[in-house]
Amino acid sequence: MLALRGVRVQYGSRAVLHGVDVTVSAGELLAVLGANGSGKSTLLRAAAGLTPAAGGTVTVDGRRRGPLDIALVFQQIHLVRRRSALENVCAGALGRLPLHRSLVFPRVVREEAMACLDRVGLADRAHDRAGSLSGGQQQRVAVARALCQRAPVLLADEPVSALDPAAAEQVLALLAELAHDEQLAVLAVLHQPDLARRHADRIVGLRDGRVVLDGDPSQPVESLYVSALEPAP
Ligand SMILES: Nc1ncnc2c1ncn2[C@@H]1O[C@H](COP(=O)(O)OP(=O)(O)OP(=O)(O)O)[C@@H](O)[C@H]1O
Repeated sequence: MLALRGVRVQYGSRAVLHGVDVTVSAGELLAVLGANGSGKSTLLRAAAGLTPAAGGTVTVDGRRRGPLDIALVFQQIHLVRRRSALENVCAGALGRLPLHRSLVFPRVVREEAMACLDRVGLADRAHDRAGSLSGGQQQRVAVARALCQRAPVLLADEPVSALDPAAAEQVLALLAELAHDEQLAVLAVLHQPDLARRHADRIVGLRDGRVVLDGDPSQPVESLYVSALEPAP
């Protein structure tokens, strides 16, 4: 389980997360919703340790978060385009390989990476260059790479914002399936309440750096976006 307790983040003198409590259980896909600027990415970055927190704690399975505990997937898919899908997935294992072996991936890692690619439905594209795959396929390779990291927590920041509706649906379904089948704790920042409703087990809504709703994905979320829709005074 991923647990954020009382997490505060400041940029300069400006507080953007005001003591946020969020938990994600193993086997659960949590969607984080909120208007632009509400603090979703900051929450994810604080959970991953990419942005320092001014207060609060982040734990994974009750322990202080370790460097290999969290795998990340972003909207901008950071694959090495000239390398094969398989090599990109192997890179997920880098954190647990001895440094001198990092340039040539051992067979056991290649086999595990192939299993991860199979898990996301892309085993048949393993030897294609990542850059030759569609956006949706590339995002699935990025998810496979995260799987190959063997982290218990997967954080995804707007993982489907650059994808067409069919690919977005497929990637969200994949994230839900991985949460349920692999018992991962998955947190996805989303801009599409409908996708959250269809695929998430729970939603958290942020407004101005505070959690203002936390619960069933079928609950109304329109209030999160009201201020964003109001005309400027
Ligand atoms: N590196 C930074 N330096 C200063 N302020 C920042 C920085 N990153 C984010 N902020 C501010 O923190 C607030 C929350 O930003 P954040 O990116 O977390 O929101 P968000 O909900 O993810 O927004 P969006 O939906 O637009 O991606 C915003 O007011 C933003 O301007």
